[in-house]
Amino acid sequence: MIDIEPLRYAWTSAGEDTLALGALQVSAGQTVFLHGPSGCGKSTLLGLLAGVILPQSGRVSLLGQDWAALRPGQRDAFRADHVGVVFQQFNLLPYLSVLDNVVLPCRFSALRRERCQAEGGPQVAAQNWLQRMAMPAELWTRRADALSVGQQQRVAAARALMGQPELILADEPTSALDAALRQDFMNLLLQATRDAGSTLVCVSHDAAQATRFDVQWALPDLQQMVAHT
Ligand SMILES: Nc1ncnc2c1ncn2[C@@H]1O[C@H](COP(=O)(O)OP(=O)(O)OP(=O)(O)O)[C@@H](O)[C@H]1O
Repeated sequence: MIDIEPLRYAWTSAGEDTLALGALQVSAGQTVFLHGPSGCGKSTLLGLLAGVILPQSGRVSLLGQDWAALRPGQRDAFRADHVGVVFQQFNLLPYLSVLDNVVLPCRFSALRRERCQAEGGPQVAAQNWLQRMAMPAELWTRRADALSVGQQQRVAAARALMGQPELILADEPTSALDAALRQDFMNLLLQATRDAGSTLVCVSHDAAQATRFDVQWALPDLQQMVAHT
């Protein structure tokens, strides 16, 4: 599913804060807990996995496809087909209803739209994912900005899962939630990801969640690496 050949990525040509990784592989359906100190490169690694940024050396492949072998437009299309993202701050369109937000990936991906046909079409598939994320039906027609923070994050997860993309990336999805909601959300996200058969890479500072994932990746502190080289 994911194949990383030893890589280096630096945001600036000066090369400070270079993220260096050895070889890593993730199989289909595995769940990965990605952690490490602030600034160590967790979001950068998610950007590399999603093909939003490309390493200066090394290679990141998803489903056997090297991101760097695609032109920018092809990367966008490949990402829309195969990657669902749950952002820290949800990134819902505030003026759209809950259902319209969840259906959105089907506007950008014919593959995900087709997969939803098996469930009766995008609207029904959206309702099914909202149910799996424990969103009460009376909220489905509400504007996204009229939801609580916890509800918005469940909608964001349902949207990421639409059309069962092979890879779900979640960047600190529980950091905006209070402690009581965190556990519930992670239970729902892990179960729904398994239902979708998707691979999950989840960034979190919540160490209590780590053992619930199949694999744990700890990134070292970049500043300390610089100090030791
Ligand atoms: N757009 C950017 N331009 C330049 N440098 C960047 C950019 N984004 C991140 N960096 C730098 O890259 C390093 C890794 O940042 P990244 O956001 O990946 O860390 P992180 O582990 O996700 O941090 P946090 O836990 O605080 O969210 C940091 O030193 C950061 O300053």
